[in-house]
Amino acid sequence: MCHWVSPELTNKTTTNPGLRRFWGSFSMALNGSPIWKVKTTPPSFSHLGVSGNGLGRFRSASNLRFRSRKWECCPLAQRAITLVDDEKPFVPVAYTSGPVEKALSSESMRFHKDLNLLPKPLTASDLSSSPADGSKVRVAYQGSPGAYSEAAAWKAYPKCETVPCDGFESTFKAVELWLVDKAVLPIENSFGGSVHRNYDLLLRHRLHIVGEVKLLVNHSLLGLPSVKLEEIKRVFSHPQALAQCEMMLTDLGTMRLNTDDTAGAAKMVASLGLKDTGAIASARAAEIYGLDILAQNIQDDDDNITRFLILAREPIIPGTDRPYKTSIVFTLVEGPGVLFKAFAVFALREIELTKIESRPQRQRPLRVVDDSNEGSAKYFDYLFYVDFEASMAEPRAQYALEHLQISFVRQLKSTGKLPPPM
Ligand SMILES: O=C(O)C(=O)C[C@]1(C(=O)O)C=C[C@@H](O)C=C1
Repeated sequence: MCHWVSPELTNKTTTNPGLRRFWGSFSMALNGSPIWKVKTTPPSFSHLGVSGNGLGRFRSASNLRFRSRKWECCPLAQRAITLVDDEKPFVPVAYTSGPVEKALSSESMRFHKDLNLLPKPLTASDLSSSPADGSKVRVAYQGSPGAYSEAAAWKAYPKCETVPCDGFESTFKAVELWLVDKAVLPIENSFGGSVHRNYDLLLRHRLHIVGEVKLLVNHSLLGLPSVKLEEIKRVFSHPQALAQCEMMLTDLGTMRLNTDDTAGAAKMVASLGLKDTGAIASARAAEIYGLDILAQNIQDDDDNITRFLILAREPIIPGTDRPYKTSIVFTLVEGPGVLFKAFAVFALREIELTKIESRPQRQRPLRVVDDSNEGSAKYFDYLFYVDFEASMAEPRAQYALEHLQISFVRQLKSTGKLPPPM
């Protein structure tokens, strides 16, 4: 289960009384179990920052839109610097001057052929340098080297060490098992829409969204060196990439075959020496696997953008120092217009919703609703994933979620808080 934020962290570190009250009210429900709360009588909302039933007042939210957006990876979410070679046993290596040190040094030479291979102790400069550029951070991504997800990891953390994983699930697990510090996963594309599998996995794993990065995806058609475009009879790629290049593939009239990732497609063409097969992948994948670029910028839309989430084990502590986004997921109580009313809690406080996604509840797909005219009816039950532009340190966001929880939802949890993207 994902939690809002560690209660110890929030309650002990925040000085904002509203935020303390908010976390306090949630913390009981946070101990491993979801929040279940249904009220049958309409409550008063005066304490939640709105008057009346809370739905009589709509104003344009546009004046509060955040215009300047600069992406930053929150330093709170980054891990401490790791030693370069921390699997080797620790041996002090600082004896370099004076007779005693020389003797000790030559002593140690008998046991170690090359002292340079030993782990280097941290120096004052290592400790003071900020890892805000992502140096030394290990970031997992799904796919092979040269995949767009790897490029997204470098966009978020320019000096990070990227770690390829063979599927979305193993990318989540790599962070949970402390094999890496972060994961970068595609969540939606401007052409193909949401990556539903990752929405589902967000709920099945205990990771927190701590950032996002948007990447312009420029596809190329790759083939073995000296192969001509006309010789290509089939094309391998990730299904999203094949969909993004629909027009070009229809013109070519080639067969399409799915692979787990774009770079994996390039790797297959190269390693199997498939002369009649192309791969849709990045120009970098062509370089890595020694393929030629047969055609460039082959996606249907020039502005083909994929949004990636950055996930970590610990949440970031929301502030008010810059614009933040918050991600939640909830299920609704039954009743007419509940979905509209649920969204109204944000509109009432001029909080902009940036993304809404609904997924069927897989454990309990159908709900039975009593219908006085027709007996009982069965409807699909949904999980609603919502991103909104406000920080949980702001009273309006706290009130909005309290209002939502008291009145309209059966189950509510947070999947993350993130500073806005570039
Ligand atoms: O296959 C890759 O290269 C990926 O990083 C995956 C992925 C995706 O899942 O959408 C990412 C960006 C592109 O839109 C195509 C594929």
